[in-house]
Amino acid sequence: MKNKFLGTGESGYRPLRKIATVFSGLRYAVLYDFSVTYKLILSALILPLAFGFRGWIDFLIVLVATTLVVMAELFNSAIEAICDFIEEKHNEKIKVIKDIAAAAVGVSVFLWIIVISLELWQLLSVFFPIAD
Ligand SMILES: Nc1ncnc2c1ncn2[C@@H]1O[C@H](COP(=O)(O)OP(=O)(O)OP(=O)(O)O)[C@@H](O)[C@H]1O
Repeated sequence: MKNKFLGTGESGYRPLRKIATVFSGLRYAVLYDFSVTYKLILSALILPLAFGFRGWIDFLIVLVATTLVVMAELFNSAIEAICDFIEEKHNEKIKVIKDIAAAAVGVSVFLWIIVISLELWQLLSVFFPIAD
């Protein structure tokens, strides 16, 4: 798409190309970043169960927490890649930039772990009810 400020790129709006770009980025993240892969797998196991039990609120909470954590992981991977591209050697400024990006992941992972743990606990208590 044409950059209005820089005057670079091609003019026109191509939605199909945009969708292909999204899937290309996701493919890289899922194939090369295990921290994205395992979170998606775990959430993908819980989401159909929540949907099946008609737990719409649970479904939405898991979906939101997973989306947040995956978004943070994707931004973090992109920032790490830019940092490694511009500076291969140890650099204190790069350290600060990477640590901030990693902190964003940490915060979202914290929320995701709480949500996933509570949902798993709830699902397990349905399948294996504790006798009174
Ligand atoms: N060039 C560098 N200069 C200084 N510190 C760095 C540099 N590269 C990495 N670090 C430090 O190492 C930490 C981990 O960075 P790295 O790029 O190895 O991420 P990672 O461990 O692969 O993370 P992820 O699992 O999210 O991909 C950074 O948060 C930063 O503190």
